[in-house]
Amino acid sequence: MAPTCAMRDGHNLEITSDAVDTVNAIKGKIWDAASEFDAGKDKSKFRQYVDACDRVKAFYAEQHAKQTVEYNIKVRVEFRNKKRARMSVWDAMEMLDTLVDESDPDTDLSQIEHLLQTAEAIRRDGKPEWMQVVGLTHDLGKLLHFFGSEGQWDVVGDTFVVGCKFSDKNIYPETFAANPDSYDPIYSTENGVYKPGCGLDNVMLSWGHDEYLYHVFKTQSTLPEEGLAMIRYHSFYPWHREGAYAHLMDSRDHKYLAAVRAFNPYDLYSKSDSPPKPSELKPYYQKLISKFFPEELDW
Ligand SMILES: O[C@H]1[C@H](O)[C@@H](O)[C@H](O)[C@@H](O)[C@H]1O
Ligand SMILES: [Fe+2]
Ligand SMILES: [Fe+2]
Repeated sequence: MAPTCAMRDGHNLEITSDAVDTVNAIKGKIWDAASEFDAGKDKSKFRQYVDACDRVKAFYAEQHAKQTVEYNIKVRVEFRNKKRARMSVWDAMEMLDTLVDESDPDTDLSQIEHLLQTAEAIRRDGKPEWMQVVGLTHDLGKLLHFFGSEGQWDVVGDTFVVGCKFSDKNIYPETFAANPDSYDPIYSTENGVYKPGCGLDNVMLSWGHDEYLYHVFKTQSTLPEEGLAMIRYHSFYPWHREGAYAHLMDSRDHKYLAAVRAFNPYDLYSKSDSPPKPSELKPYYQKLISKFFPEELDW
């Protein structure tokens, strides 16, 4: 008998193998075509941390020293117990506009411009609307900066796993020497507090804009799981670019890795595109936003 899927209205939809093949073929196309956009970019110009300015180096020195297991547990408890703000997605984008990201060696543009650049690059490549919306919103978690973060070190920058050995695939790996967890008898081991293959959903990533936004959108948007994964892991460069932490992945994470890798070029390489004009693009994106989000969200 063919497998079935329970629909919201109570009836069971039969999933024929034809239907599964069609869905997989479409999904495959979405990811395969992802390389079109970055083909003309000189990739050696991005993420040059050896030559980065002092602002970026100081940022990571602080972040790597302070993102401990203890801090990460504390901030998650606070996150659950706090009401921050209620506003629309577009208002959130405008609120973010004054933030200049200290961790980023590749752009001095405002955050609203970066979000629109990312979304526009995805749109130009003919990707689905949900992915355009992911591009448009993926950095909105940086709002944490206005909601009582301790600085930028707990908001922006690449993410990494806490609770096990800090990977050498992180940028400036030597700066983890200032993190007390580097000397903890459990947290400093290969698996630390985790079981191999436990899945990234069960792993604590350094707290910042990705994890925060993932939780906000998980319950307040209709974005597909791949879209939520793009948001949750987009700063997890040691994993999606360098292949670190593979021993903690489960089978679902392989699917998510493909999604995050498909998204990354739009986020990173669109930073060299010409600055977009928010007022011109607003009507198009307002309409898209309304397809995936309620009028206002709890942030
Ligand atoms: O400096 C950047 C910036 O903070 C991005 O928003 C983040 O996603 C990247 O991982 C990071 O390298
Ligand atoms: Fe980001
Ligand atoms: Fe970004």
